[in-house]
Amino acid sequence: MFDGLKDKLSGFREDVEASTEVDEEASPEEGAAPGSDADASDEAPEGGAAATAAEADAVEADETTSDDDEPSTFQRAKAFATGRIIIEEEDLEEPLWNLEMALLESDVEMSVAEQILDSVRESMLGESRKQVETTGELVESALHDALLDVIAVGQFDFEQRIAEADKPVTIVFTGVNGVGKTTSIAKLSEWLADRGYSSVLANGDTYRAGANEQIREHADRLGRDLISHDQGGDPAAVIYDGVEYAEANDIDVVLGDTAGRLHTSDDLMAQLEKIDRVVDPDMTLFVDEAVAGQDAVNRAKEFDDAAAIDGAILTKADADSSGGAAISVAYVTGKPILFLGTGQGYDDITRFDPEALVESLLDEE
Ligand SMILES: Nc1nc2c(ncn2[C@@H]2O[C@H](COP(=O)(O)OP(=O)(O)OP(=O)(O)O)[C@@H](O)[C@H]2O)c(=O)[nH]1
Repeated sequence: MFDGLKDKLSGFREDVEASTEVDEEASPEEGAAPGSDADASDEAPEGGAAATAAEADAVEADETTSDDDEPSTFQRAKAFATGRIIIEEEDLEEPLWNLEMALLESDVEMSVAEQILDSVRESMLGESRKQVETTGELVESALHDALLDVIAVGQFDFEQRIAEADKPVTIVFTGVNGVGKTTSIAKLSEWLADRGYSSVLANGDTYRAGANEQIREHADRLGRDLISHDQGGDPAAVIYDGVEYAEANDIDVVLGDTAGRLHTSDDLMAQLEKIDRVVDPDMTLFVDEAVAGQDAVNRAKEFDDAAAIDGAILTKADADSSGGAAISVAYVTGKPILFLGTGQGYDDITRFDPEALVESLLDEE
């Protein structure tokens, strides 16, 4: 999953390794000429390459950082003697540029890419590399934290929220046509059943001909009840009926489908607001395709504006190689990705785990 992005992230590691290798070869000479640098003093070690950790420690009290936050000669000498790496702005310039291009090519949203770059730059420069031993580890740790910060925005434990909420819990699904809303509802109904929660489906897609038949097929296959009205009916009324049915029959969760709509169709977006008002769902989940990249990110924003979403489901992650939507949606909307659709079967849904995603993106295998 997301192999394209994974390759590009490992390109960044290689870039930084290449640029610091050149630097490390140069650094003994720099340290070997005490006084040749403006920051050097008589107490400077005899040469970076030969300096021992003890010698370097001896100058610790005098260790200074120049005004522009560049490491001083002492710092460089000590770092070299103790086997650590000094990474300077200029070492990162080209790798960061390449990383930015790689993220944008992978459909990562611009503000998200910038946030990742800022945080990588900040954690790689200066003193924050003490615990790491190699440049590769330094890059990995910086990328890990930068990615996790943007991907994990707003995360909450979906199962716990279902467990703790008053029943029935009403969940409404929104999104554009054909992205996998109805299939995701069926998958989630199975996911809930596996955890002991009953659910009823309510078809708020009264707009599209054939919508009732489509969701009916899923309901029949799964043995779930379905609440539906005729085509042209009021979607808010259908979902409302679903809630009443769940209350009367002691059902834990109402899963309300809605018509696929473009964020530009004003009347349909107004309809979503009405559902929000009439039904007051416990959660509204936005569904879109991982493969839609930036489009999915923009749509998430628009739908969130029309009827505030609580989280997102990204479908077709099995077919995606760019990963941009998975990286960007949470940061841009402030709402978490909760599930990934990973195929067409009812079991092909998985809880979105930011830590696991970051680890797999940085996995060198
Ligand atoms: N590969 C893959 N296909 C999926 C996934 N989720 C849904 N699909 C397929 O995407 C197609 C559209 O899914 P639907 O559930 O009909 O989409 P929808 O958003 O309800 O569509 P409308 O009702 O037209 O708005 C179907 O062929 C699904 O089998 C997924 O995670 N992976």
